[in-house]
Amino acid sequence: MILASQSPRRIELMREAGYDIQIIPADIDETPRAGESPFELVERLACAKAAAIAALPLAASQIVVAADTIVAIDNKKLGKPHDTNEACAMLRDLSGRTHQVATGVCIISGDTRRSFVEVTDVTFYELSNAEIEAYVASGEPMDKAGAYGIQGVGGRMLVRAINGDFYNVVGLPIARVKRALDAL
Ligand SMILES: Cc1cn([C@H]2C[C@H](O)[C@@H](COP(=O)(O)OP(=O)(O)OP(=O)(O)O)O2)c(=O)[nH]c1=O
Repeated sequence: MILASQSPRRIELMREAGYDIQIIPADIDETPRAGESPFELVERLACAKAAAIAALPLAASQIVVAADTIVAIDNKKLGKPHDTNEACAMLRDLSGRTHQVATGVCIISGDTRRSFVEVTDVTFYELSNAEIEAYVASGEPMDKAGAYGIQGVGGRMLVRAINGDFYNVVGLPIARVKRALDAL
């Protein structure tokens, strides 16, 4: 099986679930299309990542799994911040409110393609500017959609409530992925 992802969290979740995976990250254009919802976007990008790797000769007869995660609030899509200012602005947007974390997953096995989107609601405490700046200075937000990692030592301190799959927020809804792989 191939995991088309460089995300350390996805790699760990697949390995802990017992899958013998080869890591081949896909480098695709992740630009959103005009009018595309966050949910459409993550499913399309997950499928583009999986298709790019499934097309490689070395992927022949292998199952390919890919995913993409985004944070959605007020019709805005928050991906990975480009710099610390953008990370602070994202966290200010999320402060004291509930947002959605959407992960699109695509599985390709020969001519079969399955994809789905899993959504988890996450509610943040009110965050002070000092708290936001200290968290961003820790470096933890920089490679993560929405500028936080719920699994991180700092990120877990921001979260008041979660409704849905925790592992979906981390980047891969592993229980649903397992069920989709079992059903192939
Ligand atoms: C919201 C949130 C996101 N994230 C991470 C998961 C993803 O790695 C990242 C979103 O970026 P993605 O573009 O989904 O994935 P990636 O670039 O890290 O890896 P690849 O494209 O190779 O699969 O944000 C957390 O780790 N914790 C969180 O709480």
